[in-house]
Amino acid sequence: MSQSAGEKQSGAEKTPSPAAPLIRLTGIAKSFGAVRALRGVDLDIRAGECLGLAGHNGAGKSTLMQVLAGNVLPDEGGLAIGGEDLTARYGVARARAGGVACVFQELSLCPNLSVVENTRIRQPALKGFGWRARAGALITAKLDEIFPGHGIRPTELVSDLALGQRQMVEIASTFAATGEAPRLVILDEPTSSLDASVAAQLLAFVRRFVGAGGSIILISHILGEILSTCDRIAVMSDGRVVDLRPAARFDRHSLVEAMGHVAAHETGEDGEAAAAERSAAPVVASAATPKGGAIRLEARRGEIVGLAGLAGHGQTGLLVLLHNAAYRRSRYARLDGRVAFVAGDRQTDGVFPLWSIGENVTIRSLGALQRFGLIDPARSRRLEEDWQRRIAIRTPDMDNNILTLSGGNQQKALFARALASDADIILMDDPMRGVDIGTKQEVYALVRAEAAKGRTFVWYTTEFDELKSCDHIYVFRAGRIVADLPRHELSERRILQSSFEDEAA
Ligand SMILES: Nc1ncnc2c1ncn2[C@@H]1O[C@H](COP(=O)(O)OP(=O)(O)OP(=O)(O)O)[C@@H](O)[C@H]1O
Repeated sequence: MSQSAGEKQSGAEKTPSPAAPLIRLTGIAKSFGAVRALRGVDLDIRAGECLGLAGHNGAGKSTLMQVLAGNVLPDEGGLAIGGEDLTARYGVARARAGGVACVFQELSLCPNLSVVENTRIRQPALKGFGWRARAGALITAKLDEIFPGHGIRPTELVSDLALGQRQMVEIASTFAATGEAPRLVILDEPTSSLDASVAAQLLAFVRRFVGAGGSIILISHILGEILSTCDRIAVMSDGRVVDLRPAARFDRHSLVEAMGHVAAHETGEDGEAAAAERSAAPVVASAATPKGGAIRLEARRGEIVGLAGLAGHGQTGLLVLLHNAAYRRSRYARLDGRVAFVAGDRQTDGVFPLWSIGENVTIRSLGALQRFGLIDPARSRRLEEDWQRRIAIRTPDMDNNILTLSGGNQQKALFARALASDADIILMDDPMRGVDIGTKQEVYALVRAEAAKGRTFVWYTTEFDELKSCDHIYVFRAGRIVADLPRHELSERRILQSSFEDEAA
């Protein structure tokens, strides 16, 4: 068996762990047609550790985890659990028997079933008389343990839950077990739609889980959480593990560098482009909601307006209301200009899953692509290629189906759709979910440049750093705006304070 990546690449590990690794992957390779997603990955996962996995969009992280979960058969390589070579017989059943459980980026809950019914699907042992009560008790106990104060009722339909709540249910039902608890849980961007306080609850639980001897693989593009939570961090690039060290031997700078990004980009939140002349009258204005709540929001031409606060407190609802108002001239809000929407829940509201990447990008620009009443393929191709380059969508061919892209690259395609369009006002619903740090910096710069040209952005985000690009920030609580902070007053403390206490809007 070849040497593990940990042994090869970490100078820090002079005293190797006495125990055999829980799982050992050696030389794992996988191609999808022309795309070489994995090019020979060696990786050990130890009992009682949280191993971080970082890397650019399309680096191969999710594919490697799909191999570990038994969902994807590698073309080459070996896999051993507890020292037993399972390469020839590995699959979903073996992974489960070995105690491997996963929370993937694209949530797997059935939206038309309740939380309890989804729990039953995950736990076939919950059968017979009274299974509903037992499933309800199981999932509620796990939600209480991981996310105290979650407010999710087990009888609720999953489709009625906000994206963040769905993510919480998915995570809790993965850890909930009727029999043996999982030994290794893979968390693929588990905090991408959780607000900071709920994300902190999850990360604290992760530390408790590994403290009790379990193992976690944590994939995240939020560097702070990976640095603070993991024991070791492996960095992937173009299908390989290119660096692996104890987390204490990384800092933000070296992690960004190891990922192949230019570290200087990572910090620059300001770099303000010359501001567009702001209109005196707002181009976006809302004063009420259909439920009667007062939401006084204004955005002027060339402004980037942030929406903050705990997730699920009305931010997405307001964006949807604004979007509807743009088309139906609702009396609750007024928008002067053409509107585009970037969905955060790409699975439900974003991608057209049967279409190519190119079609997904150009769909909002069909009017501009017409020639003599028909779509001009050459113009369409130019637009696709231009945006593939500008926003670095990693694919060999824009004609490939959108679902062949990695999660972060799908999100980039949605961004490209809105930015490529003729919209004057762009509504963004936590749109950076799963986008890597290098691309994020480029997108922030792009948003600022577009605002400087006169476009208006209304931007809901669960990431504090993104609010630094905004001119002013509305903080939401319980469906109302409770504070309006100019950028110079922005601080994490201020946002949290406003999220929990009333301030005059
Ligand atoms: N089913 C598939 N068909 C074709 N290509 C695929 C498929 N699944 C993954 N790929 C490709 O394999 C490469 C690795 O993708 P993967 O999803 O593993 O990346 P990732 O590191 O998880 O990215 P992200 O951070 O965006 O989630 C990408 O180029 C992706 O387009």
